[in-house]
Amino acid sequence: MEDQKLPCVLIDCIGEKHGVYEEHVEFLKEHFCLITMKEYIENKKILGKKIRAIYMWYHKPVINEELLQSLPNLKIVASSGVGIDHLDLNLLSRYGVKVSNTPFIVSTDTADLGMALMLASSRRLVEGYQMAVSPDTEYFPANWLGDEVSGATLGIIGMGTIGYKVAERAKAFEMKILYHNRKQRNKEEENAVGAIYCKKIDDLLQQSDFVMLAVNLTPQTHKLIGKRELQLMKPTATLINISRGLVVEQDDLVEALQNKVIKAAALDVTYPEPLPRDHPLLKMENVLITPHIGSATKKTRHLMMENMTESIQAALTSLPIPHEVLL
Ligand SMILES: O=CC(=O)O
Repeated sequence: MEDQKLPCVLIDCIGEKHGVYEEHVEFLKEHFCLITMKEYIENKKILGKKIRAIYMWYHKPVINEELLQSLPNLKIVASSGVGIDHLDLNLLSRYGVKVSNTPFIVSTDTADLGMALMLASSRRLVEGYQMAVSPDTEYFPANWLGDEVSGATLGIIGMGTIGYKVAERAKAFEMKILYHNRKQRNKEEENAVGAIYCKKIDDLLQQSDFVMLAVNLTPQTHKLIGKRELQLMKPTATLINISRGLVVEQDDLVEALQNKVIKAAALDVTYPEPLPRDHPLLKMENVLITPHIGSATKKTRHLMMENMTESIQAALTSLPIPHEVLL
């Protein structure tokens, strides 16, 4: 129901598979008049003029030129999470629409998930669980072998906020930490976690037992890891991806895993998401996949929602926007 006093904000839908969490809606409704895509489509002429912001929860609703043309008073797209690869910033800028994201809030949980993937993959937690609960399997823990994480070498590609938090955690696991960054080195941070900078990504790939991808998806990192890079990795190494599926040439990864060029992969991200049910990655014992849940904890998702609310409020009152994404 439209509340005339509150600014109109477009959301994709409430609940369902990709929608705004029901428990967030109550909070949002204190500040905004929420209009779902379905309501907007049914009443474009009237609502189009009223909508002043888009609350983009996990890449929905999809924004294209047609939508922008029909929202003449749109001021801001508040996008959840840190990645902005799903947005056409040039197009939004042409329509004078500002963009915000929620970068720092997601780092801790995403780094935690990176560690969880590394531990679960190396210690074969999923297989272990299946064996433990299966009525058909004889229980032979004496045959059970995984790989150590403690003391192993971790190569972090992309030492941004998430990569650094991974390094902090890896330090507690007494890992040798290598990292590669395209941006400038931060020697203070490096010393704090005892990380060794690899100017050449190849050196990191050759030396690491675990390679963790924590870069943003940009034209420079698109398919950064392909056949050549996988061949440089140790045959005993595991690739962990907590960034974006498109940072890896996925067909090359499948081939490398099938031919034991590398030992395993642990992926929170793929392309597409979800993968088609008959995709080879879903059938391999040496692959662990989670459904893009890096930031999916109650606390973080709530903070993201609050942060997006603040950004929309700032944009609508011409105040500086927290975490504005600049072109
Ligand atoms: O994928 C999650 C994010 O971009 O925060």
